[in-house]
Amino acid sequence: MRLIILEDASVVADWAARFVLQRITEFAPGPGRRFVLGLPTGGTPLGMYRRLIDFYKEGRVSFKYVTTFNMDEYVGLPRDHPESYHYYMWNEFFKHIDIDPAHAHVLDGNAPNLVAECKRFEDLIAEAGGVRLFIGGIGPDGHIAFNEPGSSLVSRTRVKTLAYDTLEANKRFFGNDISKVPRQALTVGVGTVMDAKEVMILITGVHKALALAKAVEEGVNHMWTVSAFQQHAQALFVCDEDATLELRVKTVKYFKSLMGEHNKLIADAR
Ligand SMILES: N[C@@H]1[C@@H](O)[C@H](O)[C@@H](COP(=O)(O)O)O[C@@H]1O
Repeated sequence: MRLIILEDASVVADWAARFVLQRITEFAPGPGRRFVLGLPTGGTPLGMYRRLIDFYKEGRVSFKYVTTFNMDEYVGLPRDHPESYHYYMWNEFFKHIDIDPAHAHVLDGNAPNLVAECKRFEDLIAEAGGVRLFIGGIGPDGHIAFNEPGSSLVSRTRVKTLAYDTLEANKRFFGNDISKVPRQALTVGVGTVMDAKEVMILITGVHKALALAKAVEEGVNHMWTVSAFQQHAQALFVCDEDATLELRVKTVKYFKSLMGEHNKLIADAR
């Protein structure tokens, strides 16, 4: 695993966007050759989306031949609700770029048959040839997508009942009223993300520091589902200084000493 430690959230956003730009550019998507990208929601990736929109407007990247799969969606929230992940993706990213909406997939949390919807999503990923780069965020309890503590580390896309910590963390989006946060969500499984060729997890803020330490310095543990990526062949954790506060000094120094190597990953996207 690579751990990329950057100054603050805005540098994380810029680095992550450059990494996406570089990966898409070197893949050279075109007709019959689509780049398949997994995407997160939440506050953390917002800055990355803004940078990617800038790159698109500057003519440095096109999403015309990019297919996207989002990680998760609430159950029962209308698609046009400002907190639905459909609404978020459209407003924060898709409407600003040249993506073909037919290739921008978000789970339907209002599908009449949620189990069938999850299967349809997995089938679509398989038909697209699998995800090349899955970008993720985590909750303060170390969950990836909505794979709450105790989730199977080989899980696939399914319905999940949200943990109290997640309801607490997300109530800020629902007028600070926990009773308004949907109790269930559809989410890709840990196994679904593990199947991607490459995974980039964005982690910023001191409230994520314990989760980062558990994920990096302790063993693989289903109580901190993001720790599963210790066993991924190409996983990058991109974090800010605040998120490192629970790591050992030795760990931080080691990964910082590799920054020259890490920056080669974005060398052509400067
Ligand atoms: N299901 C989402 C996760 O996919 C996301 O990573 C997490 C962190 O959100 P934020 O980036 O706002 O801290 O929030 C929710 O729980």
